[in-house]
Amino acid sequence: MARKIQLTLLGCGGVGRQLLRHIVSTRKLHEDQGLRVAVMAVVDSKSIVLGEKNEELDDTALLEICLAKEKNNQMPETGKTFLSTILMDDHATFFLVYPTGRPLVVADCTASEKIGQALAEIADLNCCIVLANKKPLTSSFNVYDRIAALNRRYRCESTVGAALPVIATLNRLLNSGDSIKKIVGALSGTLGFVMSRLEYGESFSDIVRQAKELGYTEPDPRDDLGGMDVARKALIMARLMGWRINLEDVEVECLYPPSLAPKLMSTMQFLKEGLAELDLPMRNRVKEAAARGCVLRYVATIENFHCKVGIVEQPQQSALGQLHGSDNLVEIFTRCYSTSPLVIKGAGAGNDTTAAGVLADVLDLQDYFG
Ligand SMILES: NC(=O)C1=CN([C@@H]2O[C@H](COP(=O)(O)OP(=O)(O)OC[C@H]3O[C@@H](n4cnc5c(N)ncnc54)[C@H](OP(=O)(O)O)[C@@H]3O)[C@@H](O)[C@H]2O)C=CC1
Ligand SMILES: N[C@@H](CC=O)C(=O)O
Repeated sequence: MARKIQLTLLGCGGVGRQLLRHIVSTRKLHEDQGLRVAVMAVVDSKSIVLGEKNEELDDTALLEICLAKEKNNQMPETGKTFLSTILMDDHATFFLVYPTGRPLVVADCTASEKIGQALAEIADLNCCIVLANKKPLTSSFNVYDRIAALNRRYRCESTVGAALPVIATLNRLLNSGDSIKKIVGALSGTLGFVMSRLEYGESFSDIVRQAKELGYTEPDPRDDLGGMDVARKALIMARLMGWRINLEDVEVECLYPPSLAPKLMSTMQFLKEGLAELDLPMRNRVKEAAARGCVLRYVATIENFHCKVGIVEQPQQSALGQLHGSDNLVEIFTRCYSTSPLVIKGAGAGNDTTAAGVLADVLDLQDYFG
């Protein structure tokens, strides 16, 4: 009899759908390990789909959900469907979390700010939580502390570096008593892709649109270009180290002017019209750096209870200067790694990689399931 990990998925966009596909395609692998990931519910911003009679959703239903969401962004007529506006309601949260009264992992693959409160309630019920969404861990301490109190019952590897083992590495260092002096890193797949492509003379606006197509950007790419997505990653690491700081405390360089802000234009309008305004200034910045033998990289520095994120000129031959595509690079300086830092490098964005990171986190929780 396989050990069943019951899972409720919040968010059925690029990452959520890829997670469902990974779950279906790894059935045999997990069966050989005596495991089964049982998807009990899939939730988007409008609806909740549950299996009939509180059974898990079978693979046909999961693939049907992926296809229907991809095609017309609607949940299909499968299982039982409810309106998910009730998600914020306590009773509904309970119902969603305990459809069968057994332990459950709730995976947050939304990009929602609001969902933090519901997750805090879910954490109070002592469920396991896996996050790709950075917002619940970077909002108020009321929400953060309740999730963090789950300790080993929550995982958030994909919030920083997609599937790179950044959080796991930090936890190992912290738990073994090493002291972290400084973290420096290129933490954005989107901005890594954009900055390295700029070196080939392509226009900023074209590259950002490609990054969106490739699934690297946030739903609104201004979250990436404004530096907030990187600021959140830096804050997640800082809070993991025990720093009681907030998003407002992070020093952020925004790459677009206030006239292109979300409150003044929609994402669509920004991509179609606003973005091109940044082509010339970015081209000039790249040229000026090149004249000094440097390239541009969007870098996060976490040191002395302060986080800073922004463009830094890097020598072309440096480790950061050599980064290409969506690759992230994280250098961790500690007591044990003082002169030569511990380095983590690799693809840092994309639905496939991110969803694989979420699935690995879910499987890591298997010991909580009898
Ligand atoms: N792509 C990447 O490389 C990486 C992404 N991430 C994170 O993964 C998360 C998901 O990204 P992505 O898949 O690209 O985002 P999408 O915009 O493609 O999908 C988001 C999904 O969340 C759903 N949603 C929004 N609000 C709610 C809510 N209140 N309750 C339930 N569902 C809700 C949306 O519903 P609807 O479909 O109805 O609109 C949608 O299905 C983000 O937080 C992102 O930062 C993390 C690391 C890397
Ligand atoms: N938009 C993010 C996705 C992962 O967090 C990025 O570009 O790194």
